[in-house]
Amino acid sequence: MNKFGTAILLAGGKSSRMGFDKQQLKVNNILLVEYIINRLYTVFDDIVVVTNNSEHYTNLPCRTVQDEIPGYGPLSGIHIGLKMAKNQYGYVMACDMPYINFDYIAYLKNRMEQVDCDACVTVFNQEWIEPFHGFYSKKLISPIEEYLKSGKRSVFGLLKNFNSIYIEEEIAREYSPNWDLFLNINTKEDLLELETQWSNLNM
Ligand SMILES: Nc1nc2c(ncn2[C@@H]2O[C@H](COP(=O)(O)OP(=O)(O)OP(=O)(O)O)[C@@H](O)[C@H]2O)c(=O)[nH]1
Ligand SMILES: [Mg+2]
Repeated sequence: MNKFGTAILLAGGKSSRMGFDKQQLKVNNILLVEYIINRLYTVFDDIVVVTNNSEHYTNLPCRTVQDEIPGYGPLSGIHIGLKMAKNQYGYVMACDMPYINFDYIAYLKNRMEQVDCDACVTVFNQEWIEPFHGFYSKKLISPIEEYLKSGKRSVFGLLKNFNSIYIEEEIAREYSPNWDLFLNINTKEDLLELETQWSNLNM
């Protein structure tokens, strides 16, 4: 099987809701970042973790890099991740999202390959996008740079100016009926819930 190139795993946030660095998040003693990396390697041949605490990541089996234009949230990470990406498109993931859906990744990739687009992301109510589980083109590197330097940080705000493919929520739900795909672990309560879920699955 041809693998999908570079996956960009963002791990540079503030973790203010969790109260400790989510890069250290363990679910039933499994380090979530490592778990995600191993899963991503099933379909990607290259992974870049974007972190502002590289000392947490000395033993990871992939490349790590820091934000080049820090302080603007996920878009800072997407920017440097795309610079490091080996192919035209990078797949962007968050370090607090435990579920990866290989069929959905293949679907996004297929959709993207039909047109020459700048990004392919999921949209909700035509109002806001989910920046993760999406593909972004290297063509966005310079525009993101300008955008960040003008003090803006909204991923959707940026993509509106480009040729983006927006996948409707209904389609994403066909791949993830219980919406696991977009679950992200922000609080200790989220963590407890996931631990219970994984224990029930014997993970
Ligand atoms: N590289 C990088 N990643 C970021 C940055 N801000 C957020 N992220 C990542 O983006 C993903 C989503 O972050 P959130 O859960 O919304 O925010 P957070 O800052 O980590 O946590 P809160 O402070 O609780 O909002 C996570 O994987 C974060 O690690 C940033 O400035 N740089
Ligand atoms: Mg989150």
